[in-house]
Amino acid sequence: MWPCSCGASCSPRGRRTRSAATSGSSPPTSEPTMLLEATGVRAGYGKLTILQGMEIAAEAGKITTVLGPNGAGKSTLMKAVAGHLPITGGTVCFEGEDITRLGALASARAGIGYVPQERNVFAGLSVADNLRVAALAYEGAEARVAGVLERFPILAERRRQAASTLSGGERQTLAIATALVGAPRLLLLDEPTAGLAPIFVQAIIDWVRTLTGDGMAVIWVIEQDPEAVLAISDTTTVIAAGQTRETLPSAELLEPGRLESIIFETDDT
Ligand SMILES: Nc1ncnc2c1ncn2[C@@H]1O[C@H](COP(=O)(O)OP(=O)(O)OP(=O)(O)O)[C@@H](O)[C@H]1O
Repeated sequence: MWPCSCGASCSPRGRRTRSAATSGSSPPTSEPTMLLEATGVRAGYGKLTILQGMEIAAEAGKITTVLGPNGAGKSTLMKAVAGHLPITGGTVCFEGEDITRLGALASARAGIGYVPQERNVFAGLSVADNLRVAALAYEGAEARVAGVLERFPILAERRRQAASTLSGGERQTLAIATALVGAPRLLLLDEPTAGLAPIFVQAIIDWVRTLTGDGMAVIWVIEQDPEAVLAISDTTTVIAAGQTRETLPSAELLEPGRLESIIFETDDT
């Protein structure tokens, strides 16, 4: 990693960001600890540039939600921040270090956990082996697996079961547990509750609140029915057409009509 060009504290600079100090999952703090600050990020697939100068930040102990229409670039942004896509412009600063060109493995080892929207477990492997594969990137793999199984009894009960035989909610639990094996300080969740039964939606919300209570920063890409997640979120970044439109306190989106107007404003179809 290299010293970050955006400053050792990764403090926000000159963008439409307003503090959510009085809302969301955590009490207000006078000195926000900005774990991640991505500015001017450009990335895409081959010659196709999807992210056209994206900005997002994440603060320790806080939940940042990402909202935008289908195809806006939400998943692409998560992949870029996690090092799964090359970044062709801009800077990603994590804990005061420039991680823009670190790549996926080094980003994970640096403390960024990532739960992709799709193909986030090895279907043919058992629950325990999925966790072991994730733990291979770190020291003390077996202890890490044991720790995660202790945290998720639902997975411990199914440790020998193939991931392909899990329910949707159990499989998503495994995907999240896999990301937690590395004890990340920032967790990226790409639509983790999409299509899940309400009991699993609530379980994931509860886990995330516990994680942020312990100081983890979470960036959560939200899906069509976002009110429950917005209610526990601190800040929301609204994106459309590969650009950050606005970052605002999530509580504002729960005001009558506000969410609908944002969705209408960003829908290009
Ligand atoms: N592997 C890929 N190769 C080429 N283009 C891609 C690839 N993955 C995504 N795209 C394109 O990038 C754009 C942004 O996709 P992305 O999945 O990031 O959007 P999104 O906001 O997450 O959408 P959704 O809400 O539907 O998940 C889309 O136009 C999509 O077709």
